[in-house]
Amino acid sequence: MSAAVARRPAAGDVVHPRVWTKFVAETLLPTKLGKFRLRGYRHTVDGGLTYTEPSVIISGSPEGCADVPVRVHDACFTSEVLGSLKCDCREQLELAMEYIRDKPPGMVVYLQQEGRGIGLANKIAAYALQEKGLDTVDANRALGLPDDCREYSAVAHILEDLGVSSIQLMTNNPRKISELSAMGIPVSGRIPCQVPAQKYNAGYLSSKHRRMAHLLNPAMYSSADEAEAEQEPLEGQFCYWDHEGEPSSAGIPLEAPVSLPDGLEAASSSIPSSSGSSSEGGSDHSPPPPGSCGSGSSVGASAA
Ligand SMILES: Nc1nc2c(ncn2[C@@H]2O[C@H](COP(=O)(O)OP(=O)(O)OP(=O)(O)O)[C@@H](O)[C@H]2O)c(=O)[nH]1
Repeated sequence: MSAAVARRPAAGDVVHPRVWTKFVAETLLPTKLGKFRLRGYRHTVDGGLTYTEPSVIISGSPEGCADVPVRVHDACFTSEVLGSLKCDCREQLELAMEYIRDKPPGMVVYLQQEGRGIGLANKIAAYALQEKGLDTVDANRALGLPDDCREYSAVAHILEDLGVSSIQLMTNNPRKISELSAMGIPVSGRIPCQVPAQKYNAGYLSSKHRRMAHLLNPAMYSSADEAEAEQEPLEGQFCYWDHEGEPSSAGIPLEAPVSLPDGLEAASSSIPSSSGSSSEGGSDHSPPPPGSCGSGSSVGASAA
């Protein structure tokens, strides 16, 4: 057990009996997209037996503000570290960072929930099944894994820690809105977060739209060569965790559609991309004075 874990809760910690999140430290991070505040937390759902380390990328000073643009983003090692083209995660992260950079205050809560919560090794197994023709939903199911097992209590704690009273969620995923709302997080609006498809992720985006009710504009992915994307084999040899026998999609029902909370629009436009990417080092996005809750809510937002 680390010293940080063993210490008594201090001011700024948000602590619950077995599920809690502790603030650890903050720094100013220069990135290709500009300078951001980066806050590190430790989070447990089992009273401290195991931990994840959520982090928050912040532009401006959302402390004490309402209607803050917030992206809740889950780790994607394959795209964010390796540059995989099979999904849209990395581009969504960059889009969200550009958005909050240009319209502070805003935040990206980055959670270590790879593969919609199933973990990296299982996601690799799911990818191997996708090579056999299963889509992103059926691949998880063929492995006996849930479609989505992400857990968002850290988000509630972090918003509480920062005194953010309501958020405009940067997402296309109605389940994410429902889950956060059910936890008591006031979601006052949705900011669509759709990036153009290319041939390797068009099938994935189509599956997210059809199977998981993501609020995607088909025009954004159907322009990519979807047929080619689904049929073109990647080079290499693949093995997979075949604990259920032959993978099969037969007889697997579609998920029930998830309804949006009242007042949230099923918009299908995207966050406007910044007109020009800032140069390395970028401008100095030093936080405005505490209490200045700059707007950012009106441009590109489909607020309630
Ligand atoms: N199990 C599985 N996870 C994937 C796959 N492709 C990407 N992921 C993971 O999916 C997560 C992102 O979830 P998505 O369903 O793409 O999008 P979302 O975050 O729910 O919705 P948005 O807020 O609109 O981006 C990340 O944790 C990725 O690691 C896949 O084929 N299978």
